[in-house]
Amino acid sequence: MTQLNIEKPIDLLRRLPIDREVLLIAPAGCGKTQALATRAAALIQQGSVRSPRRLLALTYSNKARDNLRVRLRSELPASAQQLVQVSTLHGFAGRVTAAHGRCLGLDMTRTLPEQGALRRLRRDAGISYQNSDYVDGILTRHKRNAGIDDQALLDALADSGCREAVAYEQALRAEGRVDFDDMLRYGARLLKLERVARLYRQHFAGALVDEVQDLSLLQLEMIESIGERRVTYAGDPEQGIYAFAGAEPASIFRRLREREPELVPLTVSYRSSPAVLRAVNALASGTGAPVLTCHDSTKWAEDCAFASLVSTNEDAEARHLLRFIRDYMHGYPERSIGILTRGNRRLSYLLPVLTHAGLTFQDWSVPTHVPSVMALLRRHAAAACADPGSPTTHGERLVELCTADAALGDVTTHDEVRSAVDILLDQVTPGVPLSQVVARMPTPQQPDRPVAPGLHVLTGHAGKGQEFDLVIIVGLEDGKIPDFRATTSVAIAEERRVLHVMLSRAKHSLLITRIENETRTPRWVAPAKRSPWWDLLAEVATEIGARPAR
Ligand SMILES: Nc1ncnc2c1ncn2[C@@H]1O[C@H](COP(=O)(O)OP(=O)(O)OP(=O)(O)O)[C@@H](O)[C@H]1O
Repeated sequence: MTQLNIEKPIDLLRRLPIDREVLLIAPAGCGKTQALATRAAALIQQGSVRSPRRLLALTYSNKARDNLRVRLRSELPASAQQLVQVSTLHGFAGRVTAAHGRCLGLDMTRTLPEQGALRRLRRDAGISYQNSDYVDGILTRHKRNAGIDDQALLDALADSGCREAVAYEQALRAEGRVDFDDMLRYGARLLKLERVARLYRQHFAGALVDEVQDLSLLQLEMIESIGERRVTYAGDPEQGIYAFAGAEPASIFRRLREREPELVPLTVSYRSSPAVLRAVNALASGTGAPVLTCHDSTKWAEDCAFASLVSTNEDAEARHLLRFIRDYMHGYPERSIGILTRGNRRLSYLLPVLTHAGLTFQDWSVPTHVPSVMALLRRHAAAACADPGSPTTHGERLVELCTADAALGDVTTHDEVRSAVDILLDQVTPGVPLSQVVARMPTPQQPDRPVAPGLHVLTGHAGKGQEFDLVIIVGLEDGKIPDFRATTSVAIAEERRVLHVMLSRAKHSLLITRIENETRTPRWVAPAKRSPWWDLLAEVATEIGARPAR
């Protein structure tokens, strides 16, 4: 493996030929996504890629895809910006399945996962909140094995002894449906067919892949069969937080390193202030992870801070946070604030308080807040509701029109549109038809800014690859961070990485919170144990009280 310390990494990326495989490996905020955009621009400039259409850029989530699009815009000439094919892995696998699924004998009218139907099948198969982690783990593990066909999959599930997984899979096959794991499985299986892989190989001159630590080996094989050695990979082992969903960061990095790519390490943070890096480095201490240094500590204003807040209970915390957030928004109206949690329960205290005080926020778990989905719904609402019909008929028509308008095989958008329409249909009342409900949805954020100024509420997982001026991490108690379901040392290590991802989303400032007493039921309040990582962080934080400083 070549390790280059002499040449500046970015200059090297600009110079390397397209058939030199590259692995960009760096801690959070060191510019991996930006460097991928630089590499894309360089490949086009070198003439290695005849048309930007022939460059494939893959990410894991929709937000990461939007983020990469924005970065490409900053590096590419206007004529090329829209042409680079930026997709999520699921979206790309969906596109391959939609185009070639017949080769596997798939029912082509059902090659996109339908969330409603999948929920029904799961319920009927006995998959519930209590056993879903266990059953999903078994399904995901088996489905991510590229080599097995449908019958072999059923046999393997039967051997696992998990009745619910077998029942679900049988029902899925009986209805000719696919779920999200199937999308990847079929996409990968199709790309194992030389005649299919050749088509994509010939079309795409090169590929860029962000967040490789989230890939499964099956997904990596899918990319390899298209890109061969003309791929630039970017990732960070410390941000591997999807092992529960089948990601295999250790195997992925091992396999990539065995291929002897040009290893391009990036080592300084462009994202975070020294105050934020103090927290990130405190959490990393003792894990062997590299210590992050700030690219230019003089550019950060004095008001950057890392603070901790301890409250007696959830209500007190919500009140403190309301004051803090109001103050911050008043002082810095142009900044973004991300409230990050590990789960939703704590939000049931905080969000009503914010709403009651008139603060608006973008809830990332609600698909009606996804700008691309909102744009589709707005575009087609009038046509979908033009003919007489029930709200459900209008809703179905709206889903059809939006899906037809989304990119071919864009499974994630399809799924989000359907979930959004379900939510909107709940708001239809006798005097307020669906078209009107769509019309009164909040205005989409600026499309060229994946994170707009103002308040955002999201989970640590959803925040991956994103950044906010201020990050507030709520609920550093044992059972929340780490999640109570993490019982093995491997699972707890992944929880620490989730916290690392949350901390490292912050640019200027960071606030962590915990409560001393937790309301388990309206009549049962129990002492809350601090997170095992609280002391480590609190030691380097400034403690704030009821009237916090910025
Ligand atoms: N060379 C650079 N000069 C100035 N700013 C940069 C540079 N590279 C990246 N940045 C900025 O630093 C921030 C972090 O960059 P980026 O998101 O690319 O990092 P990353 O390594 O992909 O982070 P993560 O792993 O957390 O997703 C962004 O705001 C980006 O605009």
